[in-house]
Amino acid sequence: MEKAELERQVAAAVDVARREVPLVGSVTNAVSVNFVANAQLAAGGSAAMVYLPDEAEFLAQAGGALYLNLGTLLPVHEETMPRGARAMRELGKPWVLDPVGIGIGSLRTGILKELKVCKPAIVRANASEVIALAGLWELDGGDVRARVRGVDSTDEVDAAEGAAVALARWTEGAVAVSGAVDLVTDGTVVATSRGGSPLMEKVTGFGCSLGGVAAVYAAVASPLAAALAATAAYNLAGARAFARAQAPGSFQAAFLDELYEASAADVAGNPFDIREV
Ligand SMILES: Nc1ncnc2c1ncn2[C@@H]1O[C@H](COP(=O)(O)OP(=O)(O)OP(=O)(O)O)[C@@H](O)[C@H]1O
Ligand SMILES: Cc1ncsc1CCO
Ligand SMILES: [Mg+2]
Repeated sequence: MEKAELERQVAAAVDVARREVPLVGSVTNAVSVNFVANAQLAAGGSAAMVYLPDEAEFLAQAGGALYLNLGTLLPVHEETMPRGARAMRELGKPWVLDPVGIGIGSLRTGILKELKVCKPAIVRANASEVIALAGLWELDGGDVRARVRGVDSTDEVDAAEGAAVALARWTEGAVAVSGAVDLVTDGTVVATSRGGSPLMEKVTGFGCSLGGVAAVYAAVASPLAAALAATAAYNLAGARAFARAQAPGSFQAAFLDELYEASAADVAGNPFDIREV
């Protein structure tokens, strides 16, 4: 894929999302559910957050994409997550997985194992979670003992490239690995995207909301274009927000404003490199 073609697709994802306002259902964690919904709205989507199995299936039918984030699991999620993902798979629609906290407990492990065959269009996670998920799904580059410490990453993004490529080849979708520099791959090309701010690690839910925004773009674009569009939008808005606010609370508010105000050309023009793998 040519870089210019990918830039064109990224710009189209941002533009079409704003014009079509796709409905995106989310089953996400209690910590950042509000931030996820607000980021999805800022990117042009229509957000709906649910917990119950039949409601996830309803949103699978009604929406353009579904976002599943395992951050704060409750017993009900044991049914809701696989039923939502299966519905999307059967409908041939994209869904996005954030395997937050992979390795913490047996419910999480059980749900994540079940989700393998449902093949998420996009896996969005930090480096440690990507390595651990590839390990759990027995793919190259994976390691179930990856140093996931709670929900924060202890690995560098580069170390997760092999796992990310293997995951993308399994799902035939895309994987977005977040960190100081972000890596996005569809298993044939690897794109690295720069920008953002270290303050994004000092506000919870930047990764979660990035996944939610990737789902908005996935409703209107290919997995690779959607994953890169969300990643680039976050790097652009994060850098611009830091120019306006240098402490966590005001930074988060400035970020939402910048995400809302970023044009398709701005997002597509945020610096990235691309190479074949
Ligand atoms: N040091 C950094 N410099 C620039 N941007 C960063 C930095 N760390 C994280 N980011 C950005 O923050 C966003 C979230 O990435 P991060 O790796 O912190 O996700 P996460 O650990 O899953 O977050 P959470 O679990 O709190 O939602 C991404 O857009 C990423 O580019
Ligand atoms: C802090 C935290 N704990 C579970 S989910 C979550 C949000 C960031 O992933
Ligand atoms: Mg996370």
